[in-house]
Amino acid sequence: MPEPSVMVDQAVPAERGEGPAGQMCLEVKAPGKEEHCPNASPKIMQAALRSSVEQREREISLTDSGPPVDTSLTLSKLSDCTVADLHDLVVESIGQDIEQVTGEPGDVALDERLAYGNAALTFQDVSFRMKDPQNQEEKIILAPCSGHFEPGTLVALMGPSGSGKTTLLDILADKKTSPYEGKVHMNGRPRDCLFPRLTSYVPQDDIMFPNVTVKEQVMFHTVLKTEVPYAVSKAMISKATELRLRAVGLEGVQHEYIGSDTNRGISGGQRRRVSLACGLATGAQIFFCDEPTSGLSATDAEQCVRYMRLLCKKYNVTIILAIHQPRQEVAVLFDHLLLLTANPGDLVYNGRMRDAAEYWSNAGFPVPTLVSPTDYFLDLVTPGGEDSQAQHFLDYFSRTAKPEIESQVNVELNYERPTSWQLLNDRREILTRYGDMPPLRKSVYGVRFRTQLLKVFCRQLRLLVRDQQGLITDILVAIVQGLLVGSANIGIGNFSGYNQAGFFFMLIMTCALSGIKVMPKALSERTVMKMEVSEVLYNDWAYILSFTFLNGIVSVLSNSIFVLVVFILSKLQWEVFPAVLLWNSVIFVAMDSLYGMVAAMAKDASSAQIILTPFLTLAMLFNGFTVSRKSVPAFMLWALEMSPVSHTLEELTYSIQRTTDSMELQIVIDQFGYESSIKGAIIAAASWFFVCRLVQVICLKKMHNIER
Ligand SMILES: Nc1ncnc2c1ncn2[C@@H]1O[C@H](COP(=O)(O)OP(=O)(O)OP(=O)(O)O)[C@@H](O)[C@H]1O
Repeated sequence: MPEPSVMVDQAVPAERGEGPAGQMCLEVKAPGKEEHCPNASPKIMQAALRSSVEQREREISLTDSGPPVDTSLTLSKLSDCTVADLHDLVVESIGQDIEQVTGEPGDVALDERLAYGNAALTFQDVSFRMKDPQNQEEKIILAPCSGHFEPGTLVALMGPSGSGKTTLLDILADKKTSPYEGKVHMNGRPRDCLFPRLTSYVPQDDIMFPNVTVKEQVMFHTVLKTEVPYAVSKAMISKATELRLRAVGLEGVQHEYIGSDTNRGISGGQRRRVSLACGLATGAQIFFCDEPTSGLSATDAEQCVRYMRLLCKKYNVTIILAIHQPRQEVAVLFDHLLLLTANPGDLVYNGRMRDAAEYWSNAGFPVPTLVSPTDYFLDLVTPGGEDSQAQHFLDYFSRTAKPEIESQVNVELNYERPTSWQLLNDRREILTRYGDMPPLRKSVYGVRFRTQLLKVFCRQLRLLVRDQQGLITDILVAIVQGLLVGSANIGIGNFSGYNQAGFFFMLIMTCALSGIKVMPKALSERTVMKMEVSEVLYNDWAYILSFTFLNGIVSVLSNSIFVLVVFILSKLQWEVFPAVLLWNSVIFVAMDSLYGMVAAMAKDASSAQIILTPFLTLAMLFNGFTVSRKSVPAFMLWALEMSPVSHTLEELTYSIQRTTDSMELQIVIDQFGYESSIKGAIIAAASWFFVCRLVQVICLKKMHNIER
């Protein structure tokens, strides 16, 4: 047997438990192993492992040569080596492996020492019905379906458009928000709160921030889905991500922005692959992918499915893919086929992919030569088609395969294998070989809240800094607005008290309104946040805190620039500047929370405008100047008391009067009936702030969730 070599595979560590952080694992690769010794005994494999580890260690001088090598020690030492050391070891891994993935049994050897997948999925009589909006009659979307997948199965979920593929996938992934019937068990038990940590869902829509690079997007998912040993460096996570991107053909665009419809970034097909890479980066036991190959070229689609098979087999994880008519070269890569017919969606085949042609033949419809089997299957089961034999196949399935599947499902449904906790713990144990790591937590989230907050905050900060155009526009608008308001009130400091009161009023009003610009941004970011929260990447609090804090700082800064410019032009005495800045910032912050609340409530920009109008009218109309304590009808005094605008205007005027000891301002105060109450003003502004932020949080948490 030739001397085996060792490959340090960092490309898919997350998927097998060594951590998204780019922790390495050793993969024994006896040269030509697959071709020459597919049935090598565990002893031979162990010997190969030991020998190859020794050889590689000598190469990279990680240990002294001479003493016998302890494999576990080597692994922990490898986790300490630098990225530069690793580079040679990692670049060779994935690409070669993908070429060996043919769909033949044993084409990819299970990595016995590192395969972490151990989750079986069983579903029984899963069905979905809904009310037809036109006649309110119950409509069956998906008829009861049952099945079972062992760990390490690559499943194709096929069917005509509208047959319920996404519906079935959503139900299995526990993503369906509408009520459905049936049971879904993992390892013989109902799914629990840890299920999202053991699974990964790649949705059909690619909803991402446009100003994030491809690599950052995948790394973000990687670091949020699972804890890694403390010793794992960012550079190692980065290297692992690069290799993962290479596997899905995105290496060349890793530093490009995702982009959007208005902001050109990567192509639609590439975006699809980013979603896929994010899903695959999470180290899950079961992956649910909704048409991950749509929008990809035939070659890229094949490459993707090969990569999935590689993960499946090597790490014993299950991948379920909803897929439209794959090419024959792609179809053969699957182990299992679930084929649905439509109207309603119902199973017509549930078995091994390699047995499907024979099954079809036994049903009286042998696949003609030169015809792609999957195309033929779909043609025959698509209702309404010229060659449709949907009913025949439904009957045939009920008579032949269904009873056996049902009895298997009955057994598997209660056949208890490791619990979710045990699965997570097993995975953690593999990871601890590479260093200490946080204890396992019984939480739906992969990482602690402070890690979530840190990661989300850093991303928000990066997005903010990156949006230079937005930042510059903000500052320019503040300066231009300041110049405009300032020139209209140039030298107002030398004018009468009444004129100054009008100026203060205008300044406060402009500050109260300028926060409105945050609404479109808050609305557009909300969709991405909702998607990420529905993927259980992070708690929405992590986003709410980060967004509110960072945007608050930027908004207050640009508002301060505006106030400064206006103040300089107004030629008021500098000793009153702190009061001017303070009270204008208070009104800005209070009103900013109102805009944040409306952005969280509204469905879109136009409904935001409608919702905002009454709140804005209340705050603006009862402003203490055009409507003051002296002029307001007694029954509307409450509105004046509630308005932060009137309170801040009163306090601003009072502060300036006190500082300058201006008799004229005193007359204005008397005229408008101002009452000084710093406490009252703070309470009014703080109440707006807290009530609005509270409603904002409730709306962000409860409304506009992803409905499936
Ligand atoms: N929550 C829901 N409310 C209303 N209709 C729903 C819901 N979920 C699914 N449907 C309907 O069920 C049908 C099947 O949808 P589904 O997306 O599962 O099909 P599909 O096979 O994935 O289709 P395609 O291949 O075109 O993506 C559609 O008509 C869809 O509108």
